[in-house]
Amino acid sequence: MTSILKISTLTKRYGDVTALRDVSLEVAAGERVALLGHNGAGKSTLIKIVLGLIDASAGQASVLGAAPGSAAARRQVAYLPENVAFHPALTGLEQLRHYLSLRGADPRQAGELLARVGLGDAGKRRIGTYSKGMRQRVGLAQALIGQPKLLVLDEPTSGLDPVSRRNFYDLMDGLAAEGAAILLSSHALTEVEARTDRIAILSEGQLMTDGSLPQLRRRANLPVTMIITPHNGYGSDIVAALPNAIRLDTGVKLTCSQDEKLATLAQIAALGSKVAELEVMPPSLEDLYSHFSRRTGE
Ligand SMILES: Nc1ncnc2c1ncn2[C@@H]1O[C@H](COP(=O)(O)OP(=O)(O)OP(=O)(O)O)[C@@H](O)[C@H]1O
Repeated sequence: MTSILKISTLTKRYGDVTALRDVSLEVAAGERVALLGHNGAGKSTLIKIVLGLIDASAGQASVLGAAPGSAAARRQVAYLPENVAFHPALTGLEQLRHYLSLRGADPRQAGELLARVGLGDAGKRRIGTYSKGMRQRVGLAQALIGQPKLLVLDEPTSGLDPVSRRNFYDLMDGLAAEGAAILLSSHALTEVEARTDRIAILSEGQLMTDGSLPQLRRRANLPVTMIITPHNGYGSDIVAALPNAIRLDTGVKLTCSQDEKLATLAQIAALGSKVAELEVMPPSLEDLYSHFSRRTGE
């Protein structure tokens, strides 16, 4: 796979504060990578370096081989900030035409870009009358100018309602399918879990882990939870047959290590018709996130 963004052993110091320490990360064409981390973990610092807004203290970053901030890199990168602001008196079309002119592109593409983000009918309305979701879409339309190879999205769905979030991710999936590399920072773990290919977790400036959800689960080796619903009257038999099982109002719960998972499932299967229902719950991204992003003193 072609790496669009390459970051290697990046360190950034602000005086005495080390905001990033030896961070290496790559994002390939078509990949959607989530950058997670608590407040102050270093996400914005990393994004600013990728955009060429600040320099690293050590290490390198490159976009398709070009230095961040160079004309070659800027042509390939689009950025959507968390709270995108536009002039409220301009219409969506006017705003996009303006951006297209600034980028040296044909302003007549404005209508097509707005239609692409689902704002085809709202283009002639003033942005001041748009909802937050609509403004975010104008931001995305602006980011799509010139078909960038790397999209950097900072908390792109914060403040959006569930339907607007889903639409946003659908658009993002389409762009990734066309070959764009996507790096998005987020605190919304549940949606990131479902809608990205890889997850990178920063904690106090260090990259704690980077991989797909199954890879993170294997690395963390957190316990698996199983909830068994017994057939009437068999609850006690099930608790007696399974070590570590505890009785809940709604059924029987047990946890086991990843290594014991298959053996435990075999034990449950051996209980035959005493078991009405079984739910296996692997660790969620929230569990993995707290595992990997432990702060000092926690
Ligand atoms: N210009 C600066 N001068 C000094 N310290 C800074 C500067 N910018 C960031 N920092 C520090 O660097 C660390 C990382 O900050 P950064 O803004 O990159 O975190 P973040 O992960 O984006 O946090 P958030 O989720 O709150 O936006 C923090 O300790 C922050 O206080």
